[in-house]
Amino acid sequence: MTTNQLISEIKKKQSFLCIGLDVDLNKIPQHLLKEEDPIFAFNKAIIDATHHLCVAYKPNTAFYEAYGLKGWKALEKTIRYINKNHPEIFTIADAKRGDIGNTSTMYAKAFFEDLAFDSVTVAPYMGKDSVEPFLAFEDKHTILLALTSNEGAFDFQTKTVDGKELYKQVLETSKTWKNSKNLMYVVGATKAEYLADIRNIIPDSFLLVPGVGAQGGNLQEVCKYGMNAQVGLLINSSRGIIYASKNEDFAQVAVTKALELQREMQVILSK
Ligand SMILES: O=C(O)c1cc(=O)[nH]c(=O)n1[C@@H]1O[C@H](COP(=O)(O)O)[C@@H](O)[C@H]1O
Repeated sequence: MTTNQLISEIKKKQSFLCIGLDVDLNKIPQHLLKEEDPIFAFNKAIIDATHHLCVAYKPNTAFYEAYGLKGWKALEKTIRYINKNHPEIFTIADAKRGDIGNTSTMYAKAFFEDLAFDSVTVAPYMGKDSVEPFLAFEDKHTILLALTSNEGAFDFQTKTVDGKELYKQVLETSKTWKNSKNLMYVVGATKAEYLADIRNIIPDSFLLVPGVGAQGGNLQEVCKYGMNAQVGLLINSSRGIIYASKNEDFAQVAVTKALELQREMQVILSK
């Protein structure tokens, strides 16, 4: 999917919501455990109920890898289901990959070619030759970790190296890489106060912003400092939407939670 297609979908749906499909068999409604593939059954119900309210889905691969072959098969079924039934929805493989060049190429093939995701999250730590193999794929997006939502972000990302914070160096240096137009960046919603500085460095790029909901990030604050003329934001909520109810009404309650965020987004977009 191109960035322009994503932007037009945001305008059409009046939403820049990304729903995180982080499936934990201990948290899903217990009646689903009787299904042949409980993970896919859960995702299908969430997707069927919420696809009109969001522009992106983000399965975090950890929640699938944890269940071995069964989990990977459920991930494959989920992405195929979205691509077949809702091809207008932007898909993010939250896998946080990155390795030496030839290995990164294989990671990129796994997510962009075999599973046909639109994007994958990548860690910048190994530098240019670990990220450029992902950027080589046309109309696919590499979402680079810039400033993450967790407490540990302060261990390295905000430390000053050569007179500048490391996350700023990641933003600036990554702009010089080949096919950098295919980059998006992760900035945690819990770090909203950094967004003005971040926008000075990357005014036009899309940002994936997780941390609204369960981690306490604030949508209004994120939009105030992070939104650009093309919106430029994908706001992710996972647990706050998909586990809002543990009962048989889980998909309907997920709709209520997604609708709350979409309505707030619609108001922000109308300003
Ligand atoms: O790359 C991510 O999506 C990510 C980056 C980050 O800085 N913080 C963060 O929470 N995430 C992911 O975003 C999701 C957040 O989930 P909830 O806290 O349940 O909404 C999880 O899949 C996290 O792995």
